[in-house]
Amino acid sequence: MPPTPQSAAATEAATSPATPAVGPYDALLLYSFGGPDKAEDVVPFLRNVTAGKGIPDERLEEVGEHYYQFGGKSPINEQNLALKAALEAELERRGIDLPVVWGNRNWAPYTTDAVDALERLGAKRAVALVTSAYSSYSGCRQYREDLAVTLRERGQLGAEGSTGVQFDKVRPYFNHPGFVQANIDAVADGYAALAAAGGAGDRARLVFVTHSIPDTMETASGLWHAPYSRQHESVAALVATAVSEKLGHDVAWDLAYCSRSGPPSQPWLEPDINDHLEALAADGVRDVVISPIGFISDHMEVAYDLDTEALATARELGITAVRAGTVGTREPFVRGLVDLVLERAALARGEKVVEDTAGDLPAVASACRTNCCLRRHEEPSGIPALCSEDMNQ
Ligand SMILES: CC1=C(CCC(=O)O)c2cc3nc(cc4[nH]c(cc5[nH]c(cc1n2)c(C)c5CCC(=O)O)c(CCC(=O)O)c4C)C(CCC(=O)O)=C3C
Ligand SMILES: [Fe+2]
Repeated sequence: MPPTPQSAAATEAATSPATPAVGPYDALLLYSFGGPDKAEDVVPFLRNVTAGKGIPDERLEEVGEHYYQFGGKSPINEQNLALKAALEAELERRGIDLPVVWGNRNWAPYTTDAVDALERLGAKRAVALVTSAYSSYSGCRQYREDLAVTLRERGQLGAEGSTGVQFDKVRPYFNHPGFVQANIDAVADGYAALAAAGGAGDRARLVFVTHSIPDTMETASGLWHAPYSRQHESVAALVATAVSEKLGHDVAWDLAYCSRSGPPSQPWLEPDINDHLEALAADGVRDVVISPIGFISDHMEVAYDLDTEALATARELGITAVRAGTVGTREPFVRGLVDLVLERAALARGEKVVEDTAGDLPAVASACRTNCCLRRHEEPSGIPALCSEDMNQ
């Protein structure tokens, strides 16, 4: 009997590689910021976050208030668990056998708990995926330093890097097409929500928002690639253009910042979203879609600084405003993250890779350059950082 089309396909699948190669990696570390789960966690969490940074107590109490308004529970941990489940489902869908371990810099499960979990799995070489899309000290190097410091405390840091589990990192993914597409979809949904709230989309201002950082950190972020703010401008322009095409009218947009801290004397990236809404109101803008492209999930900076504070500011100013979603577990985003893991694996195997990017900026190097994204420009911290060209290579 001649083979049916199905059995022919099955034979082919059996003789060609059925699943995308993820070697040399044997585990994926989903590495995040962490957040408190209950009221008693808030102060210890904030102490972890601000350890050695000299943040005044008044500011700690102020930030603590944000958390207490939500019963002391940040949404971030559940959001990371949802992302972990979505990654596991996408890996399984594509037949990729790669266990996912979750860890945080500032709350349980801590970095050292994650390394324990990786060791229990017998992992030798893990690929880390951090939950910040953009490259700066706070979104990249601080994670790499905490990995190094954790290994040092465990007695597992040699001159070349880890003597235990080896770590590489997926490149900053702000300009990966999956991240950009998920933001386009979320903003399009935001325009629909604005219409449902009685706003006028055709005259609305689209305001992209990200976490402010000190000017010094912004400068330091630009040593080896486009600086932090410029990375956002690139994504914002892409999203605004795509949404404009989708809606069939021009979309005017701006980039604003939220969540600044530190002393008022220290310059941070501006304008603050609240000040910016005031300026827009003075210009006669009555409708706003806020898109938090700087964040990947609706964690506390979004739930408090945008949904609580900025939306209240808009109301006081007589602006009809909606906050568009973050990429969360949207399909193009999760699929893109798995593509990035495969890309990193191919690079680690020494294969020639053409990085998939969207917009006018090239892919940021997967192995960070020496002194990339220091906290302050030309002021090496003396803290080792993993996943760089000079460690674990
Ligand atoms: C660029 C950036 C992201 C990346 C975007 C991303 O990853 O999404 C981010 C994420 C986050 N930041 C978070 C929370 C906090 N950040 C703080 C402090 C700071 N962040 C900074 C920058 C960033 N932060 C900076 C320059 C500081 C000043 C002190 C320092 O120089 O390090 C403080 C201390 C108190 C204060 O100063 O406000 C807290 C409590 C949470 C958790 C939210 C939750 O619990 O749901 C998340 C995801
Ligand atoms: Fe932060």
